[in-house]
Amino acid sequence: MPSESASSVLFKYLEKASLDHYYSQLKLNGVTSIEAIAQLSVQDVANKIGVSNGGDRRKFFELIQVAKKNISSSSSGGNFENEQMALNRCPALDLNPKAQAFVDDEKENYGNAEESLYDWDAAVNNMGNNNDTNFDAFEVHQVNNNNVVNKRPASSQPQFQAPKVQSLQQIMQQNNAQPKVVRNPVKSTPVVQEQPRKPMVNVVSNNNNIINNNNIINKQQAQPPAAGKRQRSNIVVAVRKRPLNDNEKNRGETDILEVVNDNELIIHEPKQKVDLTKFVEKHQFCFDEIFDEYCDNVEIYNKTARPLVDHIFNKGKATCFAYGQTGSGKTFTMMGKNGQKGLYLLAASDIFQRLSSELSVWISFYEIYGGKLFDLLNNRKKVFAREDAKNMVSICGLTENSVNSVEDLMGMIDTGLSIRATGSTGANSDSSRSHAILQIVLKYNDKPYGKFSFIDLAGSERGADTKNSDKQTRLEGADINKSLLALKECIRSLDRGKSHVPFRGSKLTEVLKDSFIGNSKTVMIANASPSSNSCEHSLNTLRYADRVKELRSGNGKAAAKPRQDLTPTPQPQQPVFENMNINQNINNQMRVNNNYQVDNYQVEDDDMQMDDYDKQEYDIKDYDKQDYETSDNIVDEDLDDEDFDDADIMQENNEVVLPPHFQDVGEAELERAHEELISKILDEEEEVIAQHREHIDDIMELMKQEMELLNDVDQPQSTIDKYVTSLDCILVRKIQAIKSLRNKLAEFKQHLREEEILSRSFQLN
Ligand SMILES: Nc1ncnc2c1ncn2[C@@H]1O[C@H](COP(=O)(O)OP(=O)(O)OP(=O)(O)O)[C@@H](O)[C@H]1O
Repeated sequence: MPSESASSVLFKYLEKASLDHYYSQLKLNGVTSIEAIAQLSVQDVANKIGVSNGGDRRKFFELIQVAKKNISSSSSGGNFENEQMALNRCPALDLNPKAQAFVDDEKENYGNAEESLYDWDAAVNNMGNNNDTNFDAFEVHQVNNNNVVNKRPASSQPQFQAPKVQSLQQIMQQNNAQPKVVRNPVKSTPVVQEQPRKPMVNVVSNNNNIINNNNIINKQQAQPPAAGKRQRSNIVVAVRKRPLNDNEKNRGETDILEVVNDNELIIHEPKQKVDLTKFVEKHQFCFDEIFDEYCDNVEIYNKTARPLVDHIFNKGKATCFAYGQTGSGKTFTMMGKNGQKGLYLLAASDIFQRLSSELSVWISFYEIYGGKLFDLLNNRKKVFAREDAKNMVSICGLTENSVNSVEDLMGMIDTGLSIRATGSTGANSDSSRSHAILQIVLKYNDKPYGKFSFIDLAGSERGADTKNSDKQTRLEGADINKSLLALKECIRSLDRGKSHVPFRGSKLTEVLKDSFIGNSKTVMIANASPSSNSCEHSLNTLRYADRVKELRSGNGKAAAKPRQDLTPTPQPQQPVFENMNINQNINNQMRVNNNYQVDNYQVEDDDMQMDDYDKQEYDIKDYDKQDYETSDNIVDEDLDDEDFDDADIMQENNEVVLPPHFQDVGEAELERAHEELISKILDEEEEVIAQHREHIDDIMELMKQEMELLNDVDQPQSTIDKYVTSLDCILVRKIQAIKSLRNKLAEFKQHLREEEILSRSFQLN
């Protein structure tokens, strides 16, 4: 049974009963077929699906009755044809033209559906005679133990079993336990494999390592997430494994990712002991959805982004992230390739298919590169995020284009992507070093109605570039690292219902703030390469995704518990350096102790008291001549010798001269200080630029005053004293403004310099 067809039919089924607005909620609860509808209980409808409206409850009741009777009247069981028949027999609510066209298409495909029809109308009429009519007393009789739509079509589709009473909770558990259908890659014939219900691990050693067949398993999360909890969450974390490609095979690399079932995955990490004995360390992970290499984009779309499309038609905000190392399949998933449509196109098709005449579609497309925003629909023009008085962030100057068709939308995306590629020809820049954000906004009467954001994140391994020999690469890497860390923290905070969500942690989270708050749903698709050569990166990807999801149970204990990651190798530094979440203390300490250099740059601050001038009551006689001298000093004083030439940094014996406050610091501490310094620099860069802008505004204002002064002095009633006093006042203010900017710059340069020194010292070691 093609699962996507079943869910499409389910949607139409609901649509016909005017219950389509519950589609996404049903789907989130694993109700993806008409058989699953038949198994809902009254409690499920009220508590899980959240139907509080009496009319809708009644409709649900009728729908469930009809679904049950349809299934039980069938001879062949709950298959797609039956669902199609049920659809065709739905209550006499007219389908809209698009839905009707869909049904007509389906009828063509399943032409004999009419032959064993269940009569919907009769069922509804009969309901009065049925004990089940009392909705509150209603109980569902399950007619298919294998009710849940299987992962792939299989000729060996299990047949219906005897009726059995089940709750949604049980259905969910059953969902997790369903047989896995695996394609035989050679014959490409689906084969059904019974999955073991018990975890694969069978022995737990004293040191918490879990031993199986003499292999150590690092068990990231032993139990699959509680079904009910998982389904309720507005945050879904899925993992997609891409196939091993020919190049990897030719290089003799092996597939180390084992997808155990829809929720479990094991990574087999090749390792070597000190005595050179080889062994494999296993790491087990559980996620909401795991897609193996045989899953296509349509299946991924149906299980991840499609429910989000429903959500935006319910005035919601939806966000879908593609995460993973460069080459792991993010673009393949988002954009599609080799005849496979990507998530962008699939979502666009769905959106336009469901669009009513009252709604319009608008798109924006931009990228975040090095903490800056570039408009991909306007020749990569730099744009700025601004927070208004209500703390809402908007992007000033960002192009928003109206689109009238899927082709329009895809055309604009193509344009944006080509601009992104063209703009990425600089030394270290390529598209994997930036985050691309596509936003599709539904508008009603020119006001936002629903919003879908797709984010193709920068390659996660780029965050580890902080040791690169090139400063620009280091800073970019640090920015990627910072944004991925902030993203994770924001999702975790949101999921735990924390009142404070650290949106300001990065530009990425800052601009996505609006998408996260309120009626929002999020899906993260972590893409992983199966190659043994990418083991470390894949492990990092899975650990990151695991951390995003880890605390979703809201279990405080779990939150406090140390990770059960017993990998003897050091924790990899990417994708995110946890400790880069600046401990300001170190920086502050550095500044306090830093007699070494900062003072060289610090422009003395005690020469002019601006308050005196601000009042414009300056009396020339009180003016301290000293101030003039100090002012001169400022102009003469130069931030010389700040160029980072080798002679300044390296001693003759080719050793790096560390600043005194770093000289007695251990290697690990030094690395940590370096990471913190880079993060500090990223923040400072923005501050310096912002201060520079303010400075220009101030200077312009002062120049205006100077012009007025010149005008005044030409007037017959002017006095030279007033002119001198006022001009002096203006000049002092200019000096003060320059001084303030230079102080900021000096501090920034000092940090750049120290970063350079530390970086050189690492390269030498
Ligand atoms: N599921 C898949 N099935 C078949 N081929 C795939 C799949 N996923 C990825 N590939 C192939 O792997 C290669 C790398 O994929 P892709 O370009 O999508 O990676 P990426 O993570 O977007 O990398 P980058 O960050 O460089 O853009 C491409 O040639 C792509 O066609």
